[in-house]
Amino acid sequence: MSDPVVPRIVLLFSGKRKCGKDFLTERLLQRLTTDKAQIIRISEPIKRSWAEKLGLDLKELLGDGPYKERYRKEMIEWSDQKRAEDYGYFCRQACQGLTKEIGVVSDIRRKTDVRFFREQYGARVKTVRIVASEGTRVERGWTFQNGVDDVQSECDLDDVTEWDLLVENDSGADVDDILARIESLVQ
Ligand SMILES: Nc1ncnc2c1ncn2[C@@H]1O[C@H](COP(=O)(O)OP(=O)(O)OP(=O)(O)O)[C@@H](O)[C@H]1O
Repeated sequence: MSDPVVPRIVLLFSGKRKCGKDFLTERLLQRLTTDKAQIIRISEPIKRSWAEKLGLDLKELLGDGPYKERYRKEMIEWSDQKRAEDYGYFCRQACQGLTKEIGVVSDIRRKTDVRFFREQYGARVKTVRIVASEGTRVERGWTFQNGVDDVQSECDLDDVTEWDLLVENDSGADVDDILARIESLVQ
């Protein structure tokens, strides 16, 4: 069996709901191309396990529609229990899909997620924090939800200040400039 591919760079993206993690990482992938780069999500193995457990439609759960929101709170609670036993439980599964030179993880939410990737990939890891004002996030459809916006999965990284790159993604932001700055991290 051949050795698993170790990515040259692993970019970790975090930021609060509707700050633009999916938007920016998808645009980044277009620039980097799928030959060189790929996006993985820690939420993928969480949703896969959850869908199997309850017999739900995984495609709907992975999408951005109401299905995902309906189960978000319960999935957070259930996945937190799993993480309490093993903080790398879902990160490890997500990493199994890493086969390209540049890995982009689009949904880092906890200090233990960062810890896992640093332990696994060392100096190959670069962190990107995306911020957007509450006003912008509301325009994009965000509403405060008890049990979602006030729990660890949303707030654990709020007090972290050391990021390789901090990006402001408010409405009217210069997306090309943002993407160029992110790209300079992977040179
Ligand atoms: N710079 C931008 N310009 C235009 N639209 C944007 C920009 N950033 C984000 N959006 C839009 O805002 C909405 C929310 O963004 P996105 O889904 O990327 O957020 P997210 O951080 O991934 O949210 P969640 O944590 O809820 O999954 C999407 O419709 C997206 O297209």
